[in-house]
Amino acid sequence: MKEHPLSRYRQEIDELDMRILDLLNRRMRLVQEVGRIKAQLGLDTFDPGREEAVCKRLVENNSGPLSDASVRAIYREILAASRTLQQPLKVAFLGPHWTYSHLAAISVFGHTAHYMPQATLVDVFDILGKKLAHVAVVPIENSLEGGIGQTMDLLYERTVRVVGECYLEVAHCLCSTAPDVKAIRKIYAHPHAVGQCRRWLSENLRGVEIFECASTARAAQSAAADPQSAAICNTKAAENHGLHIVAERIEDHPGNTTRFIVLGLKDNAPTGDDKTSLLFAVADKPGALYKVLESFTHYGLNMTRIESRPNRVHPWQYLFFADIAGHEQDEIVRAALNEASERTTFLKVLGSYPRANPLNPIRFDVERARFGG
Ligand SMILES: O=C(O)C(=O)C[C@]1(C(=O)O)C=C[C@@H](O)C=C1
Repeated sequence: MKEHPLSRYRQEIDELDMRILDLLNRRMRLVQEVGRIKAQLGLDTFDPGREEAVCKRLVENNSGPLSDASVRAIYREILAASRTLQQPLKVAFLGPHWTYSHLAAISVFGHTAHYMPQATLVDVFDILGKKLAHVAVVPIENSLEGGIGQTMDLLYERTVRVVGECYLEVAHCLCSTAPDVKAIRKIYAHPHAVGQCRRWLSENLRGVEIFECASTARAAQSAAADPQSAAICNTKAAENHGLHIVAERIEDHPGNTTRFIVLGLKDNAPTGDDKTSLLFAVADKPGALYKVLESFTHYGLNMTRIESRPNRVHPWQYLFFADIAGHEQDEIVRAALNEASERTTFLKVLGSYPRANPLNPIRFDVERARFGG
């Protein structure tokens, strides 16, 4: 009988898979050993600097055809499986499941972490502060809407460390159990999502009543219970509530991205490509802010963000949130921070962490195709 043209390839793929599985298990046995030593030494299971070094080394040596993004995505799950063997990592985020915060958390910690959805951002900070979660993932700024005020206020008030960041593309879909757009009489959506899809809604669903929900995931839940309705949500929320996608990418501005930060309670070691987040206040006198900024320019440090926020304790005074290139332990960053602290009335370093690339955000619809949900 003639051999099927695929069988030779499939046989070799099966053999390679067995070898990959064997290698993964050998890696996991070493990881278990590392876990035992870390427990004896009282070290944290999660080491973001080491994880970034592992991924960076692989990407730098990747000769293809696997894309660098695929290498990172595969290793995200391998590292998640490693941590799960050592001690499942408890990750708090603003819930319910399948919010954009949840997707951001999965993009950093993989599918096998222990996810702990919280009702409010205050609860997210509280559960981390009480050490009931190891890390938390919170939104800090959006490319269209700017800073997330409540997160900024909590960073000022609480003692937590910023240990990581990630950029997530916010791609909205119209999802429903209804067969098509003509059957839709109601829309459930988060107010931000409505704002970001205004043009599409007026062209396609003009006059249809909109019900505001606390999150995109709640919107999906409500649409699932009402066959004449639709939700504006992400593809994962739709999938998990049994909705199908009526229209994809309905946001007015493609490239809508949210930056999330990972919070922990311990500092990161330098990786060689880090960012440091800080917040400060200055005296009410001419040139005070300029003088602080000069401290960073003086040492040639790039400032990637600066944003002001009203000081809620002292009305009409302002706090400045800034990100600079480099790690708190780098000599020039230390020198710049020393100089800046003499020119501020208050300065708090929030943490140093591996830098993520804003121009290459995580795209969940692409991830979905790779991982099959
Ligand atoms: O090297 C370590 O510290 C490990 O625990 C191993 C490992 C890995 O799988 O490579 C797992 C978890 C850490 O966050 C970093 C790396």
